[in-house]
Amino acid sequence: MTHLAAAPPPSVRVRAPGKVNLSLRVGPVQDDGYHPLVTIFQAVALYEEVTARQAPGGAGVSIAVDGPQADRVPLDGSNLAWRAAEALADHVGLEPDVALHLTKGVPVAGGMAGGSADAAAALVACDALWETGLPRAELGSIAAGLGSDVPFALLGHTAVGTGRGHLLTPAMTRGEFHWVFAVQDEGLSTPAVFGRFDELTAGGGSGAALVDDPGLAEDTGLMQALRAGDPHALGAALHNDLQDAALSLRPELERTLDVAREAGALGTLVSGSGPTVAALARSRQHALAVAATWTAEGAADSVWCTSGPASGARTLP
Ligand SMILES: C[C@@](CO)(OP(=O)(O)O)[C@H](O)COP(=O)(O)OP(=O)(O)OC[C@H]1O[C@@H](n2ccc(N)nc2=O)[C@H](O)[C@@H]1O
Ligand SMILES: Nc1ncnc2c1ncn2[C@@H]1O[C@H](COP(=O)(O)OP(=O)(O)O)[C@@H](O)[C@H]1O
Repeated sequence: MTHLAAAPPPSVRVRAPGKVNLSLRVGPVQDDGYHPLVTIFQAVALYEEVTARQAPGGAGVSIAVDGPQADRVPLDGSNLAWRAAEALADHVGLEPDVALHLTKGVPVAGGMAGGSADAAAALVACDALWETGLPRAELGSIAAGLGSDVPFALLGHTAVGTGRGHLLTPAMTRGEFHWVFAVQDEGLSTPAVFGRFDELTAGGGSGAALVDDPGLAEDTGLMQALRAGDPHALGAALHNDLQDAALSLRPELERTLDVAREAGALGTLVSGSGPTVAALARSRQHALAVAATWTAEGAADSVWCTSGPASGARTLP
Protein backbone atom coordinates (compact mmCIF):
# COMPACT_ATOMS: atom_id res chain seq x y z
CA MET A 1 0.00 0.00 0.00
CA THR A 2 1.33 3.45 -0.89
CA HIS A 3 0.75 6.42 1.38
CA LEU A 4 0.61 9.73 -0.42
CA ALA A 5 1.91 12.61 1.69
CA ALA A 6 -0.43 15.61 1.56
CA ALA A 7 1.08 18.52 -0.39
CA PRO A 8 1.97 21.55 1.74
CA PRO A 9 -0.71 24.27 1.60
CA PRO A 10 -0.06 26.96 -1.09
CA SER A 11 -1.06 29.65 1.39
CA VAL A 12 -2.13 30.07 5.01
CA ARG A 13 -4.17 32.97 6.47
CA VAL A 14 -3.92 33.79 10.17
CA ARG A 15 -5.38 36.58 12.24
CA ALA A 16 -4.13 37.94 15.56
CA PRO A 17 -5.62 40.60 17.85
CA GLY A 18 -4.54 44.00 19.11
CA LYS A 19 -4.56 44.64 22.86
CA VAL A 20 -5.22 47.14 25.59
CA ASN A 21 -3.37 47.02 28.93
CA LEU A 22 -6.12 47.12 31.59
CA SER A 23 -3.41 47.71 34.14
CA LEU A 24 0.23 48.54 33.41
CA ARG A 25 2.58 48.84 36.38
CA VAL A 26 6.20 49.61 35.61
CA GLY A 27 9.33 49.08 37.70
CA PRO A 28 12.69 50.83 37.40
CA VAL A 29 14.73 50.38 34.20
CA GLN A 30 17.18 47.46 34.34
CA ASP A 31 20.74 47.21 32.98
CA ASP A 32 19.43 45.67 29.73
CA GLY A 33 17.35 48.81 29.04
CA TYR A 34 14.01 47.07 29.73
CA HIS A 35 11.56 47.81 32.52
CA PRO A 36 10.04 45.01 34.60
CA LEU A 37 6.26 45.09 34.25
CA VAL A 38 3.20 43.74 35.94
CA THR A 39 0.43 44.16 33.41
CA ILE A 40 -3.00 42.79 32.62
CA PHE A 41 -3.49 42.48 28.89
CA GLN A 42 -6.85 42.17 27.17
CA ALA A 43 -7.01 41.22 23.49
CA VAL A 44 -9.63 43.17 21.53
CA ALA A 45 -11.46 42.28 18.33
CA LEU A 46 -9.36 44.52 16.08
CA TYR A 47 -7.31 42.08 14.06
CA GLU A 48 -4.21 41.94 11.93
CA GLU A 49 -4.48 39.41 9.11
CA VAL A 50 -1.35 37.78 7.70
CA THR A 51 -1.36 35.57 4.60
CA ALA A 52 1.79 33.53 3.99
CA ARG A 53 2.28 32.11 0.47
CA GLN A 54 4.81 29.61 -0.80
CA ALA A 55 7.74 31.32 -2.54
CA PRO A 56 10.32 29.60 -4.76
CA GLY A 57 13.54 28.33 -3.15
CA GLY A 58 16.00 31.18 -2.66
CA ALA A 59 13.29 33.87 -2.98
CA GLY A 60 13.64 34.85 0.69
CA VAL A 61 10.99 36.93 2.47
CA SER A 62 8.86 39.55 0.72
CA ILE A 63 6.14 41.67 2.24
CA ALA A 64 3.11 43.70 1.13
CA VAL A 65 0.77 45.65 3.40
CA ASP A 66 -2.74 47.09 3.05
CA GLY A 67 -5.43 48.46 5.36
CA PRO A 68 -5.72 51.68 7.37
CA GLN A 69 -2.34 53.36 8.03
CA ALA A 70 -0.52 50.77 5.85
CA ASP A 71 1.71 53.55 4.48
CA ARG A 72 3.33 53.83 7.93
CA VAL A 73 4.50 50.22 8.05
CA PRO A 74 8.04 49.25 6.96
CA LEU A 75 8.28 46.85 3.98
CA ASP A 76 11.81 45.60 4.68
CA GLY A 77 13.59 43.33 7.14
CA SER A 78 12.66 45.65 10.03
CA ASN A 79 8.99 44.60 9.70
CA LEU A 80 8.13 42.41 12.70
CA ALA A 81 6.33 39.86 10.50
CA TRP A 82 9.43 39.53 8.30
CA ARG A 83 11.60 39.13 11.42
CA ALA A 84 9.17 36.48 12.71
CA ALA A 85 9.47 34.44 9.48
CA GLU A 86 13.27 34.64 9.67
CA ALA A 87 13.34 33.71 13.36
CA LEU A 88 11.17 30.63 12.79
CA ALA A 89 13.24 29.54 9.76
CA ASP A 90 16.42 30.00 11.78
CA HIS A 91 14.96 28.01 14.68
CA VAL A 92 14.12 24.99 12.51
CA GLY A 93 17.07 25.26 10.07
CA LEU A 94 15.09 26.17 6.92
CA GLU A 95 15.52 28.91 4.33
CA PRO A 96 12.86 31.60 4.94
CA ASP A 97 11.19 31.55 1.53
CA VAL A 98 7.75 33.15 1.88
CA ALA A 99 5.58 35.97 0.51
CA LEU A 100 3.76 37.71 3.37
CA HIS A 101 0.67 39.87 2.92
CA LEU A 102 -0.46 41.94 5.92
CA THR A 103 -3.88 43.56 6.28
CA LYS A 104 -3.68 46.06 9.13
CA GLY A 105 -6.69 46.30 11.44
CA VAL A 106 -4.90 47.68 14.53
CA PRO A 107 -3.63 51.29 14.78
CA VAL A 108 0.08 51.64 13.85
CA ALA A 109 2.41 52.80 16.67
CA GLY A 110 -0.71 53.31 18.79
CA GLY A 111 0.16 51.31 21.92
CA MET A 112 -2.09 48.45 20.77
CA ALA A 113 0.63 46.04 19.59
CA GLY A 114 -0.37 45.74 15.93
CA GLY A 115 3.19 44.94 14.87
CA SER A 116 3.38 42.28 17.58
CA ALA A 117 0.12 40.79 16.28
CA ASP A 118 1.67 40.64 12.78
CA ALA A 119 4.68 38.82 14.23
CA ALA A 120 2.49 36.32 16.11
CA ALA A 121 0.31 35.73 13.03
CA ALA A 122 3.39 35.31 10.79
CA LEU A 123 4.84 32.70 13.19
CA VAL A 124 1.62 30.65 13.13
CA ALA A 125 1.21 31.08 9.35
CA CYS A 126 4.79 30.09 8.46
CA ASP A 127 4.70 27.18 10.91
CA ALA A 128 1.70 25.82 8.97
CA LEU A 129 3.06 26.74 5.50
CA TRP A 130 6.43 25.09 6.12
CA GLU A 131 4.81 22.21 8.04
CA THR A 132 7.21 22.69 10.94
CA GLY A 133 4.46 21.87 13.45
CA LEU A 134 6.00 23.51 16.52
CA PRO A 135 4.06 23.37 19.79
CA ARG A 136 2.55 26.73 20.87
CA ALA A 137 5.00 26.94 23.80
CA GLU A 138 7.95 26.75 21.38
CA LEU A 139 6.37 29.41 19.13
CA GLY A 140 5.91 31.42 22.36
CA SER A 141 9.62 31.40 23.13
CA ILE A 142 10.48 32.50 19.57
CA ALA A 143 7.78 35.19 20.00
CA ALA A 144 9.42 36.50 23.20
CA GLY A 145 12.68 37.00 21.30
CA LEU A 146 10.87 39.21 18.77
CA GLY A 147 9.24 41.65 21.22
CA SER A 148 7.76 41.85 24.70
CA ASP A 149 4.15 41.98 23.43
CA VAL A 150 4.39 39.18 20.84
CA PRO A 151 3.70 36.21 23.20
CA PHE A 152 0.43 37.81 24.29
CA ALA A 153 -0.71 38.25 20.67
CA LEU A 154 -0.25 34.48 20.28
CA LEU A 155 -2.22 33.71 23.45
CA GLY A 156 -5.00 36.32 23.32
CA HIS A 157 -8.00 36.58 25.70
CA THR A 158 -6.96 38.21 29.01
CA ALA A 159 -3.68 37.49 30.79
CA VAL A 160 -1.30 38.78 33.42
CA GLY A 161 2.12 39.62 32.00
CA THR A 162 5.29 39.85 34.08
CA GLY A 163 9.01 40.09 33.26
CA ARG A 164 9.20 42.36 30.19
CA GLY A 165 5.50 41.57 29.74
CA HIS A 166 6.36 38.28 28.01
CA LEU A 167 5.70 35.83 30.90
CA LEU A 168 1.97 35.13 30.77
CA THR A 169 -0.67 33.67 33.06
CA PRO A 170 -4.22 33.51 31.63
CA ALA A 171 -6.82 35.40 33.68
CA MET A 172 -10.43 34.36 34.15
CA THR A 173 -13.10 36.71 32.79
CA ARG A 174 -16.86 36.63 32.26
CA GLY A 175 -18.77 38.20 29.39
CA GLU A 176 -17.86 40.85 26.90
CA PHE A 177 -16.49 44.36 27.50
CA HIS A 178 -17.23 47.18 25.06
CA TRP A 179 -14.34 49.42 24.08
CA VAL A 180 -13.93 52.60 22.05
CA PHE A 181 -10.49 53.71 20.88
CA ALA A 182 -9.54 57.27 19.94
CA VAL A 183 -6.79 56.79 17.35
CA GLN A 184 -4.28 59.49 16.34
CA ASP A 185 -2.64 59.68 12.92
CA GLU A 186 0.77 60.32 14.44
CA GLY A 187 2.00 57.45 16.63
CA LEU A 188 4.26 57.54 19.69
CA SER A 189 7.56 55.66 19.99
CA THR A 190 7.47 53.06 22.79
CA PRO A 191 11.14 53.65 23.81
CA ALA A 192 10.50 57.44 23.89
CA VAL A 193 7.56 56.95 26.28
CA PHE A 194 9.56 54.62 28.55
CA GLY A 195 12.38 57.22 28.44
CA ARG A 196 10.01 60.01 29.55
CA PHE A 197 8.66 57.66 32.26
CA ASP A 198 12.27 57.34 33.57
CA GLU A 199 12.67 61.11 33.64
CA LEU A 200 9.36 61.60 35.46
CA THR A 201 9.66 58.83 38.04
CA ALA A 202 13.36 58.20 38.74
CA GLY A 203 13.02 54.73 40.25
CA GLY A 204 9.87 53.27 38.74
CA GLY A 205 6.14 53.84 39.09
CA SER A 206 3.62 51.82 41.04
CA GLY A 207 5.27 48.69 39.63
CA ALA A 208 8.51 49.33 41.56
CA ALA A 209 7.36 47.44 44.65
CA LEU A 210 5.91 44.60 42.58
CA VAL A 211 9.12 43.68 40.79
CA ASP A 212 10.27 41.23 43.46
CA ASP A 213 6.76 40.24 44.45
CA PRO A 214 4.31 40.49 41.56
CA GLY A 215 1.49 39.43 43.89
CA LEU A 216 -0.87 41.84 42.13
CA ALA A 217 -2.23 43.14 45.43
CA GLU A 218 -2.85 46.44 43.65
CA ASP A 219 -5.03 44.80 41.01
CA THR A 220 -7.22 42.55 43.16
CA GLY A 221 -10.26 44.74 42.40
CA LEU A 222 -9.55 44.61 38.69
CA MET A 223 -9.23 40.81 38.68
CA GLN A 224 -12.51 40.52 40.63
CA ALA A 225 -14.23 42.83 38.14
CA LEU A 226 -13.04 40.63 35.27
CA ARG A 227 -14.26 37.45 36.98
CA ALA A 228 -17.64 39.05 37.73
CA GLY A 229 -17.96 40.54 34.23
CA ASP A 230 -18.62 43.90 35.93
CA PRO A 231 -17.73 46.77 33.54
CA HIS A 232 -18.41 49.46 36.19
CA ALA A 233 -15.86 47.95 38.60
CA LEU A 234 -13.43 47.32 35.73
CA GLY A 235 -13.74 50.93 34.58
CA ALA A 236 -12.90 52.18 38.07
CA ALA A 237 -9.83 49.92 38.30
CA LEU A 238 -8.11 50.74 34.98
CA HIS A 239 -4.54 51.95 35.55
CA ASN A 240 -1.51 52.89 33.42
CA ASP A 241 1.85 53.95 34.88
CA LEU A 242 2.93 55.16 31.41
CA GLN A 243 -0.02 57.52 31.08
CA ASP A 244 1.69 60.61 32.56
CA ALA A 245 4.68 60.05 30.28
CA ALA A 246 2.45 59.73 27.20
CA LEU A 247 0.47 62.84 28.26
CA SER A 248 3.63 64.83 28.78
CA LEU A 249 4.64 64.01 25.17
CA ARG A 250 1.07 64.60 23.88
CA PRO A 251 -0.72 67.04 26.23
CA GLU A 252 -3.74 67.21 23.89
CA LEU A 253 -4.68 63.64 24.91
CA GLU A 254 -5.84 65.05 28.26
CA ARG A 255 -8.85 66.51 26.43
CA THR A 256 -9.54 63.21 24.68
CA LEU A 257 -9.71 61.55 28.11
CA ASP A 258 -11.97 64.34 29.47
CA VAL A 259 -14.40 64.13 26.55
CA ALA A 260 -14.84 60.37 27.08
CA ARG A 261 -15.48 60.90 30.81
CA GLU A 262 -18.08 63.55 30.00
CA ALA A 263 -19.72 61.06 27.59
CA GLY A 264 -20.15 58.70 30.55
CA ALA A 265 -17.28 56.25 29.88
CA LEU A 266 -16.94 53.84 32.81
CA GLY A 267 -13.17 54.25 32.68
CA THR A 268 -10.59 55.79 30.37
CA LEU A 269 -6.86 55.40 29.94
CA VAL A 270 -4.03 55.68 27.46
CA SER A 271 -3.51 52.28 25.80
CA GLY A 272 0.00 50.97 26.57
CA SER A 273 2.55 53.61 25.54
CA GLY A 274 -0.14 55.53 23.59
CA PRO A 275 -1.17 57.69 21.90
CA THR A 276 -4.43 55.72 21.47
CA VAL A 277 -6.92 56.47 24.24
CA ALA A 278 -9.26 53.66 25.35
CA ALA A 279 -12.71 54.20 26.84
CA LEU A 280 -14.75 51.43 28.45
CA ALA A 281 -18.46 51.69 27.66
CA ARG A 282 -21.58 50.23 29.33
CA SER A 283 -22.84 48.53 26.17
CA ARG A 284 -22.34 48.43 22.41
CA GLN A 285 -24.91 51.25 22.12
CA HIS A 286 -23.06 53.35 24.67
CA ALA A 287 -19.76 52.66 22.85
CA LEU A 288 -21.29 54.16 19.70
CA ALA A 289 -22.41 57.21 21.71
CA VAL A 290 -18.90 57.76 23.14
CA ALA A 291 -17.48 57.35 19.63
CA ALA A 292 -19.93 59.94 18.26
CA THR A 293 -18.98 62.41 21.00
CA TRP A 294 -15.23 61.97 20.33
CA THR A 295 -15.85 62.53 16.62
CA ALA A 296 -18.12 65.55 17.17
CA GLU A 297 -15.54 67.13 19.51
CA GLY A 298 -12.67 66.46 17.09
CA ALA A 299 -10.84 64.66 19.93
CA ALA A 300 -9.38 61.91 17.71
CA ASP A 301 -8.24 61.47 14.11
CA SER A 302 -10.42 58.34 13.92
CA VAL A 303 -12.58 56.38 16.36
CA TRP A 304 -12.79 52.57 16.44
CA CYS A 305 -15.43 50.58 18.41
CA THR A 306 -14.82 46.96 19.38
CA SER A 307 -15.04 44.47 22.25
CA GLY A 308 -12.81 42.20 24.30
CA PRO A 309 -11.61 39.67 25.15
CA ALA A 310 -10.71 38.25 21.72
CA SER A 311 -8.89 35.05 20.85
CA GLY A 312 -5.16 34.87 20.10
CA ALA A 313 -3.46 34.11 16.77
CA ARG A 314 -5.44 31.52 14.83
CA THR A 315 -5.64 30.13 11.34
CA LEU A 316 -8.61 31.15 9.20
CA PRO A 317 -10.28 28.69 6.86
C1 LIG B 1 4.36 49.41 26.41
C2 LIG B 1 3.83 48.06 25.97
C3 LIG B 1 2.83 47.55 27.04
O1 LIG B 1 2.25 46.34 26.65
O2 LIG B 1 3.11 48.05 24.76
P1 LIG B 1 2.99 49.08 23.51
O3 LIG B 1 2.50 50.36 24.03
O4 LIG B 1 4.33 49.20 22.85
O5 LIG B 1 1.99 48.43 22.57
C4 LIG B 1 4.98 47.02 25.88
O6 LIG B 1 5.67 46.93 27.11
C5 LIG B 1 5.97 47.30 24.79
O7 LIG B 1 6.25 46.08 24.18
P2 LIG B 1 6.93 46.01 22.71
O8 LIG B 1 6.38 47.11 21.86
O9 LIG B 1 6.80 44.61 22.25
O10 LIG B 1 8.39 46.40 23.08
P3 LIG B 1 9.79 45.75 22.65
O11 LIG B 1 9.85 45.69 21.17
O12 LIG B 1 10.07 44.52 23.45
O13 LIG B 1 10.78 46.88 23.16
C6 LIG B 1 10.86 48.15 22.56
C7 LIG B 1 11.49 49.10 23.55
O14 LIG B 1 10.53 49.45 24.57
C8 LIG B 1 11.17 49.54 25.84
N1 LIG B 1 10.62 48.50 26.75
C9 LIG B 1 9.79 47.52 26.29
C10 LIG B 1 9.25 46.59 27.16
C11 LIG B 1 9.63 46.68 28.54
N2 LIG B 1 9.16 45.80 29.43
N3 LIG B 1 10.46 47.65 28.97
C12 LIG B 1 10.94 48.58 28.10
O15 LIG B 1 11.68 49.47 28.49
C13 LIG B 1 12.66 49.35 25.58
O16 LIG B 1 13.19 50.64 25.36
C14 LIG B 1 12.69 48.56 24.29
O17 LIG B 1 13.87 48.76 23.57
N1 LIG C 1 4.20 44.79 11.02
C1 LIG C 1 4.30 46.01 11.55
N2 LIG C 1 3.22 46.77 11.73
C2 LIG C 1 3.32 48.00 12.29
N3 LIG C 1 4.48 48.57 12.65
C3 LIG C 1 5.60 47.86 12.51
C4 LIG C 1 5.55 46.55 11.96
N4 LIG C 1 6.79 46.08 11.95
C5 LIG C 1 7.57 47.04 12.47
N5 LIG C 1 6.87 48.12 12.80
C6 LIG C 1 7.42 49.35 13.43
O1 LIG C 1 7.09 49.31 14.82
C7 LIG C 1 6.53 50.55 15.26
C8 LIG C 1 5.46 50.32 16.35
O2 LIG C 1 4.63 49.27 15.98
P1 LIG C 1 3.16 48.92 16.54
O3 LIG C 1 3.20 47.52 16.96
O4 LIG C 1 2.18 49.30 15.49
O5 LIG C 1 2.89 49.91 17.77
P2 LIG C 1 3.05 49.80 19.34
O6 LIG C 1 4.45 49.29 19.65
O7 LIG C 1 2.82 51.22 19.80
O8 LIG C 1 2.00 48.90 19.87
C9 LIG C 1 5.96 51.19 14.00
O9 LIG C 1 6.05 52.59 14.08
C10 LIG C 1 6.82 50.65 12.89
O10 LIG C 1 7.91 51.50 12.60
